[in-house]
Amino acid sequence: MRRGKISDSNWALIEALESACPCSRTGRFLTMHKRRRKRLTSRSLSQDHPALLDDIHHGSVQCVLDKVWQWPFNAFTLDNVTGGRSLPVLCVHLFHWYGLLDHFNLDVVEVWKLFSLIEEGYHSTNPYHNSIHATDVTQAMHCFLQEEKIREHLTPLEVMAALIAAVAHDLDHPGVNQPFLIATSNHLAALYENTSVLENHHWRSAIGCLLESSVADQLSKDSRKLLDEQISSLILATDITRQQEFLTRFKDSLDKNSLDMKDHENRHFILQIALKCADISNPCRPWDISYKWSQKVCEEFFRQGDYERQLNLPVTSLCDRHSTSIPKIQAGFFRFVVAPLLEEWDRFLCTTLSNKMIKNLRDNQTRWETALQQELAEETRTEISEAEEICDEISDARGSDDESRRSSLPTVVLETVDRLGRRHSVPLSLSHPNAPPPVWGNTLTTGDNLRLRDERSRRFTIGQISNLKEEEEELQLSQMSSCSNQSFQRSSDCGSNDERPVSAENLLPELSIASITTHDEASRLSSVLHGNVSLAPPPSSRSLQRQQTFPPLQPYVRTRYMSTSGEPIAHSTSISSSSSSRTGGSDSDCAGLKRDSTDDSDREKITKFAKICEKENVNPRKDSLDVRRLAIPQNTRRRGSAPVGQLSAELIERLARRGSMPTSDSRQSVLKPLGLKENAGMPRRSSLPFDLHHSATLFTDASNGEDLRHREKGSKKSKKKKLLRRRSSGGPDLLLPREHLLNRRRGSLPSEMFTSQSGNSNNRNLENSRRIVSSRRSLAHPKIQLLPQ
Ligand SMILES: Nc1ncnc2c1ncn2[C@@H]1O[C@@H]2COP(=O)(O)O[C@H]2[C@H]1O
Ligand SMILES: [Zn+2]
Repeated sequence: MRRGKISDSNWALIEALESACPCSRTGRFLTMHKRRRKRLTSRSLSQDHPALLDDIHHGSVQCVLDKVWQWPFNAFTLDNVTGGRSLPVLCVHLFHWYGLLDHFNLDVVEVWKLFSLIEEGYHSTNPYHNSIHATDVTQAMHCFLQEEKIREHLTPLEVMAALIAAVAHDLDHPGVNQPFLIATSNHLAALYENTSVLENHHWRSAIGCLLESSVADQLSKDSRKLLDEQISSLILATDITRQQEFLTRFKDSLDKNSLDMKDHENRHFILQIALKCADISNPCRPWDISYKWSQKVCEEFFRQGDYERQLNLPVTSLCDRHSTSIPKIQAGFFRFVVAPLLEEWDRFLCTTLSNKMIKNLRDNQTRWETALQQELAEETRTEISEAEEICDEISDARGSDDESRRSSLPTVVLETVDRLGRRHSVPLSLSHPNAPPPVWGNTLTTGDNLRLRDERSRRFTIGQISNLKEEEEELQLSQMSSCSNQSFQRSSDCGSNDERPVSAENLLPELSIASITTHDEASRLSSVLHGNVSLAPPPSSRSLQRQQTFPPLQPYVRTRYMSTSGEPIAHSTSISSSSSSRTGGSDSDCAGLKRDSTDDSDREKITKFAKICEKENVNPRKDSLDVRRLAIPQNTRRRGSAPVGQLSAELIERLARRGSMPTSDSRQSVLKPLGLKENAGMPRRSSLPFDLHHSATLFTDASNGEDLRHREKGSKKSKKKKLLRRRSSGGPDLLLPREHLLNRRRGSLPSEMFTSQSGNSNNRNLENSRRIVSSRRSLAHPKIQLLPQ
């Protein structure tokens, strides 16, 4: 037995590691996923080849740890050399390095156990929010703590809180964002009242680990209390929806030069900012490392988008692999989220480290923006050549004799349409075999990233996290109810198809029929799709109740869909009006046109279609917007996940409220778990939680905001705008002024990043009270003694 090669203390560590947490094998944090445990090399090594573990620790691991104070740190490397144990290895190392073990007289085995528990709490199946991200953020925090301005006044307790908060800040992250949890009625959303749902869960899980590892027992009562408070407040600050709130305060303090670090509150604030910076500091790493993080985070976003698609939920635009791309996400995130904060951080620190971070950020940003430009240029080239081909084919069709043209025309048109529609899934490389290969390596050359998109005019911009899925649905419906493939019209009179071609995807019967309530409707649409019936919708189609009876994939009901077409029954009229405006004209107008269209000659069709080739940006019908606006009742704005079928009138009234900002009567402690009954009666919160900052605009004057605008998808005005934007700029939308982007932003997630929050007042109250309590405490802690490496 080679046990002799391992020191007694290491044996103790290994044994503790193995016996530490039976709970970790039983899904301790109760989130949505049952996690697959990762196979840890160190675990099997400790069983089979313990000596090897020793070697690992004293070889390459040590090598990496020796450089752990340097900014170009690669957490993936540490994770590799530690056999997947980067988190506890780094943290035990840092606890030792900062003298925390000695200062608080902590048992190293308990400390190892603490960090093992935390590591176990991360989902190794998440591409991004896993323990390597925690390691990365902790190392960044470590770098910041070394900065003289910060270090010189920090107490050991503050250092310990900062490190634990960094390492646990995403503990038990499910790999999906808050809106997803809300939309899927996750119990955590109810528990934390849709407010900082994940962050609340993270810090509470962290406290759980402290208790479970017995590290908490080793601290004095006062220290423990202070530690808990600081950890909680630090982790809550990482809620990206509170970015603006923190940024404004930070800027303000810098302007006033009021950040005296001798003051406990200021130090705490700076630690909050430091953790926030660390959390989004991957764009500031050297390119090869930063690039890898970008891939990981986008992979996770796209995976969420895939879940949403599978669940028939609206796909968050940032998460939709078919309508956005990694360069687009990165260019926007770097510019609008990271740069504003990190520039202020640089202003505060103004050191070699902060300068270097900004330099890396700019370099990396330039790379992504260049990639984005290339992507757009390539798309435009392909689009032009496709348009040319279409026009050629139409000219050919014109050339044939009248009789044959009459019979062959629809085929030509359909083939053409089909080709346009297939843009969704045709990789550039296929349509342009001779096109130069994209420069961004494997990930960027995948079909997903290079997919041509017929909704290019709707492409993602960082300030425009709009609910494009909703838009697409409405387009699908309007296309189906107004223009069949039998009389495929692209004229400005029946305008749902003016801007973009009908895609094969849009015509998929399953998709659309899935959104129809009744069997009759389904069969009628099916017939329309197959060109068997005329287009005029029967009057009953006006009371379509989308998604109400279509069985969800999951036990919860997707009322988000309900809201796009209005409340059941009660708003059938509005649905009817909105449906008509979607098609770009009044009811009679469009229906008339549809009926007439069956009498149209093929010649007219060719002419109209050819016109589209020449002039894609058709004249919008502005008046339809107003009709629509007037017709939409307040309640159609409702979002949420409560089963619509069970709503009483009273409840519907209550549900009309959206937004995650707690109502006054519900400002209970965020920590208070809500029982089922309380939950049922709880004022409705939204699935659009991050727009609080703009909620007033959105909800009170929809005519100025996106809330209505995205109901006007059929309107050529909005389409034209988008099309023009795309065509004229030839560049990313993100170059638009920030305010503009923010105003346009809708929808879910990482949009959170762009708005300030007024909705987390309960958290802030909690923090404020903590701050007050904390500020009353004396700063009795001795200055930390930094040990040499
Ligand atoms: N490189 C990146 N690109 C896009 N989003 C990012 C990137 N890095 C971090 N984020 C987002 O910023 C968020 C910060 O908090 P989280 O770590 O919880 O989740 C993170 C991601 O949603
Ligand atoms: Zn994070």
